[in-house]
Amino acid sequence: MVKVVVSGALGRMGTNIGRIVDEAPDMELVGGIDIREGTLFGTEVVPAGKIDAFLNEKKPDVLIDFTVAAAAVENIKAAARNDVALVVGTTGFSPEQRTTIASAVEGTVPAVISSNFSVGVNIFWKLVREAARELGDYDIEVTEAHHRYKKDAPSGTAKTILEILDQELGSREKVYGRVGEAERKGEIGVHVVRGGDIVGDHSVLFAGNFECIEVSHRAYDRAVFAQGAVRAARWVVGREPRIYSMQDVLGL
Ligand SMILES: NC(=O)c1ccc[n+]([C@@H]2O[C@H](COP(=O)([O-])OP(=O)(O)OC[C@H]3O[C@@H](n4cnc5c(N)ncnc54)[C@H](O)[C@@H]3O)[C@@H](O)[C@H]2O)c1
Ligand SMILES: O=C(O)C1=N[C@H](C(=O)O)CCC1
Repeated sequence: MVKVVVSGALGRMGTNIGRIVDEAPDMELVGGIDIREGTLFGTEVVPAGKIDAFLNEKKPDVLIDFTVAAAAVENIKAAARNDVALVVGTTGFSPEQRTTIASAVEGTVPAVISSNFSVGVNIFWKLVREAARELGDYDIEVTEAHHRYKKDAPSGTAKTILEILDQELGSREKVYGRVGEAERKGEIGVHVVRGGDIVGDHSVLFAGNFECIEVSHRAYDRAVFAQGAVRAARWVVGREPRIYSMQDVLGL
């Protein structure tokens, strides 16, 4: 049995993940962490200040974190201190926070960290890479849309798209929206939409003369992210202590 604690347990992703773990025959949900007390499918949810004592008491194999960037950094450090493997879906980390996470995890515990755990998005990233290799001279515009409650922008998935484009095309200027005189040059345009209950849409437009190619992904239910995170949790336990991607989990 893989023993799981969920941090961000009372949030949108935390509750989806809790349900899947609770129903999995090979997993045991042993509790949750959030900013306040509560319950997650009959297990105890404790405030973040008690994370060390809780991990020490429950001895989970893996902590799955979907919180906010500053909180995730602290939760990751706590998991590393308590020798608990990690799955991290939280987005919005600064470069400094990424460095802190790498030092906490590398050589200490295995961690799958991904801005998007859906299988479809991981394939979509591969398609974007392939298109960029062939269409580097086309104009490129990245657009993402999410629900009204999303805290970070652009999305972690969009930032990963920009990293892929930079890897394939070299670092290009990014222009975040346009207003006023905005003559197009060699930049990559980045556009963020927030509204309603949009689960998560991403598209990359490659526009040439007389033709356009648009590579896009649309999530209809958070279950796709939650299922991917739980798949990563099964995979990560017992691995060498370093950072892995969802592409590693999927063998892509
Ligand atoms: N990687 C992916 O596939 C993926 C998919 C969906 C969302 N996300 C990311 O996951 C994160 C959470 O998204 P959400 O929609 O569930 O948000 P949410 O606001 O619904 O849930 C976040 C939860 O974290 C809790 N929290 C805050 N500080 C905490 C702390 N110190 N310790 C424990 N819990 C704490 C909040 O109280 C809240 O319940 C965001 O960064 C989002 O971008 C990633
Ligand atoms: O709902 C969110 O928040 C999502 N966050 C991730 C991101 O920032 O890319 C993945 C999609 C949903």
